[in-house]
Formats: sequence, structure tokens, C-alpha cells
Amino acid sequence: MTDAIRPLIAGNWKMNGLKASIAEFDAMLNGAAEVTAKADLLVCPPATLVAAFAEKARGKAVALGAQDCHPKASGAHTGDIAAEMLVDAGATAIIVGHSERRADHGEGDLLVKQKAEAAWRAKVIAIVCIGETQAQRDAGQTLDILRGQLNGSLPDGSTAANLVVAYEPVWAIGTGLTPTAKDVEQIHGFIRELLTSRFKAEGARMRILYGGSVKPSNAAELMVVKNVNGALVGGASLKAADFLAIAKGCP
Ligand SMILES: O=C(CO)COP(=O)(O)O
Repeated sequence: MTDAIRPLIAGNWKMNGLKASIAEFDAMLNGAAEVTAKADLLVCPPATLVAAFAEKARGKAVALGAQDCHPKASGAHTGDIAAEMLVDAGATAIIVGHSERRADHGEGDLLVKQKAEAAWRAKVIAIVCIGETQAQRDAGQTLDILRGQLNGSLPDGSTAANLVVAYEPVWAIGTGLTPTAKDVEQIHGFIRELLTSRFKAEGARMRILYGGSVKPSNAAELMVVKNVNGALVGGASLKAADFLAIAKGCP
């Protein structure tokens, strides 16, 4: 963990959650005060729940985010949601370029970059996800893939205040597998070098989250790794106790 950077623990609920989930979210809100000394908390529920959760979270130590946005602000795009709409509903950050969107919807780096710019246009933070697949890892291409995704997905003008990078190895998502702390250190160090070389002092202060099977049982080990500035948590973010325990794992 880089000392000066305050960790962010972000929960990505993916396509999970109904109105009844507000009870679990309430439990998160109730426990949040205990962990705010350690980390900022962000929950990204499905778009249908952002407004209701944001209403509940008012004045509490949990911010709301969204999982995707359309690059445009409005128009004839049936089924899509603009960053401005998500912000209107209460989102303060938008995840873009998650590997599930890259895979399920064929999203490429250019579109991801446009979505990050859409988040900025709506005056919120873009959380840009990058990560290699198992096949790319096996072929020894991890660093090349990450370099390409970072170069292509991060807009010029990225700063520590408007952009967060999330490194999520695709093979670690939802599998229970995680890279070793040593591997995470090497990859986050590589990402940091690229960010610093392109964005100078801003790149040195940008948060780099680790994501992929983060659980209460491995959070403490992962969160102390150099250049790990928090986590993007999937499955474990659906349970208040687990999500808060992960935040407690921050040094
Ligand atoms: O994809 C992820 C978060 O965006 C990680 O998901 P899991 O924590 O369920 O592995």
C-alpha cells in the first residue's frame, strides 16, 4: 500500500440485487462507521437500485456507484443508461471496461475510454478495469495485454481525482483463485510505472485496485501489497459482513 493513498473498497454487485436487498445494504451502512478510518467505501448495485440505495446512504460513509454507462449523454439508444442519469440517481463513480462487459458485449478499449470520458462529463470518477485472461497469462502475454488496455482505455487527462484503475485478472474473477502477493506486487508495480510515465505526479497518486476473488480471508494479505490501494470486490460485496471485513483488512 502506498502510504499517501487512501484505500478504496468498492463492491460490484454485478447482476444481483432486488428491492429486498436494501436490508443487506442497510447492514453495510450501519457497520460503515467502524471501517472509515481504514478505507473509503463504494457500492455499485445494479442501476435499478442506485437511486434507492443513494437515498438510504445520504449522510453515511458509503458512496454509490454504477457498473457501466453509455458514452453519450442522451438519445436513441434503447436499453442504455447515460452517465448523467446514473449521477442523477446518486452515483459518484462508474465502473467501465469490466471484463464481463468486454466479453459479453464485445467492448473494446476505445469504447471503454469513451465511457470513462462520459463519466467525467457527468462529473464523476471512472473506475477503469483491465486484466488478462487465463489463455493470455498462459501465453506469457500478461504485461503486454495490460499495457495495451491501459494505453487504450485511459483517456488523456486522467488524474488521481477522476480515475481509478482496477486490475482484475479474468481467471481470478469468481473462481476462488488469486495471484500470489508477489505476483500482485509485480503487476501493480508495472501498472504504477506506466501510470507515472504517462500521467506524471497524478499517475503516482492514482488508486490501483486489485479485484478477483477478494474475500475476508485473503484481504489483509492482498491489501498490504505495495501499490495495492484497495479492492474491487464482486461476490463478497453482496454480504455486509464480508464487505466490511475486507475493508477492515486494509492496513
Ligand atoms: O469482477 C469482480 C469485481 O468487479 C471480482 O469478482 P469476485 O470478487 O466475485 O471474484
